[in-house]
Amino acid sequence: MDVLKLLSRGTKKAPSQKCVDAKPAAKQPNPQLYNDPTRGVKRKRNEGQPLPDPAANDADEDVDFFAPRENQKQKGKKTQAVTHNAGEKAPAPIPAPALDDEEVRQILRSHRLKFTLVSSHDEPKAKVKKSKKKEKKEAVKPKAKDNKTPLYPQPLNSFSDLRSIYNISSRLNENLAKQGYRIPTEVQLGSLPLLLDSRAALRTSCAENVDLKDQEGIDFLAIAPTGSGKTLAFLIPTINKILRMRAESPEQKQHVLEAIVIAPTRELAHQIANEGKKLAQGTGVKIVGMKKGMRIPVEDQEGETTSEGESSEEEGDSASEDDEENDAEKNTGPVTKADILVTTPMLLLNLLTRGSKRRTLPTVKSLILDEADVLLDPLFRDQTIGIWNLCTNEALRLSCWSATMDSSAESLISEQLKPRKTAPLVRLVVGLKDTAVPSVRHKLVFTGTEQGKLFALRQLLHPNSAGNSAPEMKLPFLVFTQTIERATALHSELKFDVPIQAGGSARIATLHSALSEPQRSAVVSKFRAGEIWVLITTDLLMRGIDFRGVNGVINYDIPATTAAYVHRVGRTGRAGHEGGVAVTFYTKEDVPHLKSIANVIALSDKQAGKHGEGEGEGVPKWLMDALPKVGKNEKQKLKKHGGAESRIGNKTKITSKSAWERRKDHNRREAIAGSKRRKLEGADGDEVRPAGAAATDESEWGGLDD
Ligand SMILES: Nc1ncnc2c1ncn2[C@@H]1O[C@H](COP(=O)(O)OP(=O)(O)OP(=O)(O)O)[C@@H](O)[C@H]1O
Repeated sequence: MDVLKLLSRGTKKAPSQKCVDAKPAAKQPNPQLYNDPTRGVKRKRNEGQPLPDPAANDADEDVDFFAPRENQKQKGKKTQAVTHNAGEKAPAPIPAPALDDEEVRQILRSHRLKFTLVSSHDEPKAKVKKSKKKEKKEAVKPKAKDNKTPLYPQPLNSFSDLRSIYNISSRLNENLAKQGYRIPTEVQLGSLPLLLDSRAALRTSCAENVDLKDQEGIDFLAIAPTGSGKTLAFLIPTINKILRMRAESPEQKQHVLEAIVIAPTRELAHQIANEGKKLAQGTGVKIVGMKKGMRIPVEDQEGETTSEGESSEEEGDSASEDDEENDAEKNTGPVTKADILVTTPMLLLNLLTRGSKRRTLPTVKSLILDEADVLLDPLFRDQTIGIWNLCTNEALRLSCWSATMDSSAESLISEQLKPRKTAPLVRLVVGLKDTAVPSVRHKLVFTGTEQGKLFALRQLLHPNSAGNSAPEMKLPFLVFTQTIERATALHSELKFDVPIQAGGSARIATLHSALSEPQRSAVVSKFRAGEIWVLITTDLLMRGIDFRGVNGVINYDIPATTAAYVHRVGRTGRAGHEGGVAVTFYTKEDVPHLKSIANVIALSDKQAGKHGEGEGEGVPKWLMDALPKVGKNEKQKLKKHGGAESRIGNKTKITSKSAWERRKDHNRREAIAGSKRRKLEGADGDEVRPAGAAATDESEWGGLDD
């Protein structure tokens, strides 16, 4: 290993590594994934007209990535910005000049945005007698697929239009600018107008299908690639809605819980709360990340508000988790008042259903499910639906966000989580559903055996060692394993690989759910700060986590589902950053499961217009042809066991010892055990070796992965 080279890798990358989680600088790469102005242009009609200039997308230019013709028209008519602060009465939004239907269609197509009206305001239709066969057929078919009315809402041209057209709070607008956000990503471009002012956004498009008479907005489902800025897309309208309500009733001084954001892991909830706090700075909107033992104002089922009127102090940071929990148990301790609460489902549901009483959240008007497909997966489904049931406000609006969405989750949203006061449900898909990781360079690496994986990983860690044929991979990177045991074992194997001069074992860490909360947040902070270079983890970190400077993701074990592949590798190449590499190791045992992952890679590359340009990138045709189709059984096995079945249970060991060394160790252990046994037999005279003892040892031995 070349210590100096490794050191220089560490120091050369220092600026970016030091700020793994730095704010977006003023000069950003274009965060749009699919800005192809020539896409969707009707060439026949536009013959003779100049095509929009792709160079106009440069982040330094004034945003004019749409066709110049529209831009000029729109710019000329743009209304003057009117400033108002959080407390002031908001002036009525000034109607903005709308793009005509054809222009809107062209822009949406060029950005690969597809809107569908999944369910409208229709009242339940009168029951018509149906044949049993027909009823059965309808029950099997997911309803979401039935309704396919396309919608063409006005897109967002630039972040400055949020203020000038959609009249967002000036403070919120300033905070966005301060953080360097200028060009909206595709999901923001499509969803922000709809969520900020659905009437204005839909004023030219099939408006007769969407009943907005109650003016309470829409329910929304967005499926957009990883790292495409979904967090901002739901935080901006949520914060703005609260500011708008405040401006309309200035007498309301207290924080009232208006919105809940649910995320599947503590790390993600914490990250969303932090993003929200940055956006809400100085607006008076309070965003709180839920903690164990926290008390929030709730209403018990008889209708009595249990915590209102008590002091609105925030809980002290110094209080220990146990104390907080005891306080909550006794229903004492300060109540945390917030406008927006960010939580994991279990934490909130526990609070609402603890003891014999059920408590409701009558003030909540927005429920946001981030990573909605996993929140509606059997693992979290009951908890998520439980919370939805306890949000009793008539005007509750639901929005669901993820990079992947299966049909069962979609049906649940459109059928089970129906709003109480019917609102239209609009779905937005950005790019190709479920397969989009277009900004990442994908590589499949055959390692032959389990031990080969360790060897291959070491080659990535030490790129300058002699005979290294591993693909180029820059630090810092994330390594995903299938189980906690494997993450721990891999960490033990690798922790002394970084020389002491370069920071030693502190540079490699592991993160999984068996660690305590303080341990978990310490690891996350160090990785964000660039102190940890290699983070070995499990699927705990695969969703939503935004480590800005992560250069690569290694799937040490192949992911259990294609959705897991999409989310894991989506930890790199975020917000339009080029250069993220995703390396997936596979052994001969993984081959039967590989085809669906190879398909995702091929589709992602196709979307990005790549054709396996880099060496070892993409999926070569010969491999695609050779891989067997993944059968239902294989899929289930993969989901259950995470790839090769030999990694289950005791057989999860990761070791760099050669087979010969392991056999030697085993023989030594056997000899010691035998000698002990003989001694015992000699002492007692009648000690008999239990039947099957040797067999047990044998099976343990057989469990070591080769
Ligand atoms: N308009 C923008 N311009 C530049 N950067 C942006 C923009 N919007 C969001 N970002 C940045 O992009 C990164 C990814 O955003 P975010 O975490 O919201 O992605 P996501 O779509 O939720 O991803 P995932 O599906 O993995 O959860 C963040 O660092 C965020 O600051």
